Amino acid sequence: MSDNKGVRRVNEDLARERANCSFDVREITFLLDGGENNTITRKKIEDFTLTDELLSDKVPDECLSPKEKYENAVRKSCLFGKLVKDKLLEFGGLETFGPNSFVLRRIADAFFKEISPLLLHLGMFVPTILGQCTAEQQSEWLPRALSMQVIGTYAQTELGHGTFIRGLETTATYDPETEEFVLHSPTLSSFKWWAGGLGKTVNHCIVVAQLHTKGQCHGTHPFIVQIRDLETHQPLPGIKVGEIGPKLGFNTADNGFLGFDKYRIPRMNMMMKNAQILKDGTYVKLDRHGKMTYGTMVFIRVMVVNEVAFNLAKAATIAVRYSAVRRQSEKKPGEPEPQILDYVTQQHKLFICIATAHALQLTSDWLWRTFSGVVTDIKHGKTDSLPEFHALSSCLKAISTSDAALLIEQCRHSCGGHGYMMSSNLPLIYSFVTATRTYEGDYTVLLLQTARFLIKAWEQAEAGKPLTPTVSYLTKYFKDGRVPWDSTSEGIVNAAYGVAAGKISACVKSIRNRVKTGLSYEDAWDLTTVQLVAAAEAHCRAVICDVYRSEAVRLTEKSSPNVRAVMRQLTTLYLHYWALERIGDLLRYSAVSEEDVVALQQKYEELLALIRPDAVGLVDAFDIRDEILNSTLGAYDGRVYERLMEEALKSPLNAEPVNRSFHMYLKPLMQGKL
Ligand SMILES: CCCCCCCCCCCCCCCCCCCC(=O)SCCNC(=O)CCNC(=O)[C@H](O)C(C)(C)COP(=O)(O)OP(=O)(O)OC[C@H]1O[C@@H](n2cnc3c(N)ncnc32)[C@H](O)[C@@H]1OP(=O)(O)O
Ligand SMILES: Cc1cc2nc3c(=O)[nH]c(=O)nc-3n(C[C@H](O)[C@H](O)[C@H](O)COP(=O)(O)OP(=O)(O)OC[C@H]3O[C@@H](n4cnc5c(N)ncnc54)[C@H](O)[C@@H]3O)c2cc1C
Repeated sequence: MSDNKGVRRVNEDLARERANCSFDVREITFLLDGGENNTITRKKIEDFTLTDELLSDKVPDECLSPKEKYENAVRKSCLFGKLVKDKLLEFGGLETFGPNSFVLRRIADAFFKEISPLLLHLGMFVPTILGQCTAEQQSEWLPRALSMQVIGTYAQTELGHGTFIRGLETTATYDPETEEFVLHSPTLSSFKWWAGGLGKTVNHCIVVAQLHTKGQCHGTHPFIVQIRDLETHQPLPGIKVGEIGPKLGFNTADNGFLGFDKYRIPRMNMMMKNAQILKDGTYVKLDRHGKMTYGTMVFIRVMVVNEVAFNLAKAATIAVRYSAVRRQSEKKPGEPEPQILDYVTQQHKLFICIATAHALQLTSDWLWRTFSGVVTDIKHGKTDSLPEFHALSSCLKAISTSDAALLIEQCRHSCGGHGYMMSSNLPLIYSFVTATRTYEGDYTVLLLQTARFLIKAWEQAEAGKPLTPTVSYLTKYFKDGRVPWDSTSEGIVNAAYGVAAGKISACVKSIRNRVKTGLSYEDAWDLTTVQLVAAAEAHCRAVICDVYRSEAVRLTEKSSPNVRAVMRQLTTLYLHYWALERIGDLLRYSAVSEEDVVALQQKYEELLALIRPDAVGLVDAFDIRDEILNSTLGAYDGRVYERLMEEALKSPLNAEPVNRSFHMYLKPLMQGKL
C-alpha cells in the first residue's frame, strides 16, 4: 500500500511475504485510520508535506553537536510551523487539534528524528489557552499563538516538585495598587525545570504558581507570562532562564529552567476560566469541581495513549520487516538459513507488539470519544463524569506508556546488533517513549490515583449504590469466590475483570485490617500501595482487553472474511498473552485449572503460527512512510544492508582517511613520546 516515491528493487523475501499475505492490506489501514476517507486525507497531507526539499539532511542528526542539532530542529520547526500556519489548517481549522492533530504529529516525525522545540507550543500552550482562558482572553491569545507571533510552553514542574502540584513554590502575589501579579521564585527548588522549548526557543510560557491575594493563598493557578523580548529574544529583566542540559532523549527539545525575581505581569494574564481575581484583589472561584485547572494534563494523558500506540507501530514495522529480511543460523543441519521471523521465539517477541499497537490504537480512539463526551458535559456545567474519567485516563496513560516502552525495547532486542544503531531509529523511538512513562504524571502516581477511585467504587458497591460504567463489573464480582473459567475471548475478559475485582477486594481488606490495628487510614493506605498499584493495573488491563475485543468485533463487522479472521487472531493472541502473563492471578482469583493453562499455552503457540504468514502485511497496514519511519532496518523495500552502509559512510569520521588524533595522541603513544 505504501506509496513511497523512488522505491528501488524490493528485497526478495519481503516481496514474497507480501505476495503470500492473506488479506487486502488497505482494508486494515482503513480500519486503523477510522475509515477510507481519513486514509485519503492523511495521505493527501503526507504527500503535500513530505517533500525531499524540506526533509533533506546532509549529515545525519545524530552526528551533529548538541548545538547544531538544536539549530537544525529549530530550522525544521519553522518550516513545519509555516506549513501548519499557511496550509494545513485548511484541512480542519481549529479541529486540527482534534483528530487531525494525530496526522500532524505523525508527519512531524519525518521532520524531527527527536523532538521539535515547538512541540509544547502546539501540544500544551495552545490547548491550555483553549481550556483555561475566558472567551475574551482566548480572542487575545489564540490568534497570536496560532500564527506563531507568540511561541509558548507549559512550565509547571519545578526543581523540587513535579508530582505534588500542591507543593509548588513559585508565587504569584496580587498587587491591587498596580493591578498586577508579582511572580517570584523564593528558593532554588522553586525554579521551574523541564518545560520543553523553554531553554532557548519560546518567548512566552504558561506558569503554574501559588496565587496569593489579600494575605491568603488560594493554591496553584496558571498564568501567561512573557519571558523574552519579541524583537531581540533577550530574557526580560527579572527573568532567569536557560537550558537544563543533555538527557536520555528529547535532546532537541531545549527543556529549560526559569526563575523570577519579583517579576510583574498584568492582572488579565491570569488564565481566568476557572477562577478570577477582581481588580480589588477579591478571589472568585468558578470551578465547582476543584480540579479543572488540571485539565491540560488530562487532555495530554489522552493524547499520549495515541502517541505511544503510533510509536509502537513504528517499532513493530521496523522489527518485523527486518526479521523477514534477516537470515541467521540453521534449524536443521545443512538447511538454508531461515528468516529470523521463522523462529517461534521471534514471533513471540514481535506479534504481541503488533497486537498491542492495535489494542492501544483502538483504546485510544475509544478514550478520545469518551473524552469528547466529558468535555461536552463540562460545557453544560456537568462535572459528574470527571472523577471516573480522571481515573480512567490516569491508568490508561500509565499502562499504555509502560507497555509500549517495554515492547519497543523488545523490538530493539529482536533486531540484534543492528537494532542498537541509531540509524535503525529504535533507540530514539525508545528514548522518546520511555519518557512518556514519567512526564504528564509518573506511572506509580497515576495508578494510585486510579486506585483511590477503585476503592471508593468498591465501598459504593458494598453500600448497594449504583456504579459508573467502567467499574460496574464490581457489582457482578462483589461476592467472594473464584470467577468461573471459560477460555473464549469473552471468558478471558470476564476473568480479567474478576482478577481486578479480587485484587481491589484484597486491598480493601488489607487497609481495613491495618486500620483495625490502630493505624491511621493514611498509614494503612501507604502500607497497601504495592497491592493498590497492582489492583489498578489489573483494572486497566481488563478495560483494555474489553475495549480491544469489542471494538475489533464492531469495526470488522463489514470486513472481508480474511480481514475479520486475522483481526480475530490478533485479539485472541493478545488475550491469551495476558492470561499467560498473569497466570498466577488467574489461579488465585478464577477457576482456571492446570489443563486450562496447558490449553491456553497451546492455543497461543497455534496463533503465532497462524499469524506468521500475515506478519509483514500486518505491519504494512500501519502504512507508515519511510520518511516517518526513518530507519535503515525498516524501510519498505527492505534494502537493509545497503542502507546501513550508506548511513555509515555519512559519519563525519569517514570524511577523512586519517583523523588528527592519530598524530596528536596515538602516534606519540606508539613511539613512546607521549
Ligand atoms: C510540532 C508537532 C506538532 C504536533 C501537533 C500537536 C499535537 C499534540 C500531541 C501531543 C503529544 C504529547 C506530547 C506532549 C509532551 C508533553 C511533555 C510533558 C509535559 C508535562 O509533563 S507537564 C507537567 C505534568 N505534571 C503532572 O502530570 C503532575 C502529576 N501530578 C498530578 O496530576 C497531581 O498532583 C496528582 C498526583 C493527581 C495529585 O494531585 P493533588 O492536587 O495532590 O490531588 P489529591 O491527590 O489530593 O487528590 C484530590 C482529588 O482530586 C482528584 N484529582 C486529581 N487530579 C485530577 C484531575 N486531573 N482531574 C480530576 N480529578 C483529579 C483526585 O482523584 C482526588 O479525588 P478524591 O475524590 O479521591 O479526593
Ligand atoms: C522528557 C520530559 C519532559 C518534560 N516536560 C515537561 C514540561 O514541558 N513541563 C513541565 O511542567 N514538566 C515537564 N516534565 C516534568 C514531568 O511532568 C515530571 O518529571 C513528572 O510529572 C514526574 O514528577 P517528578 O519528576 O517530580 O518525579 P517524582 O515525583 O520525584 O518521582 C520520583 C519517584 O517517586 C515516586 N513517587 C512520587 N510521589 C509518590 C507518591 N505520592 N506515591 C508513591 N510514589 C511516589 C515516583 O513513583 C517515582 O518513582 C517533563 C519530564 C520529562 C522527563
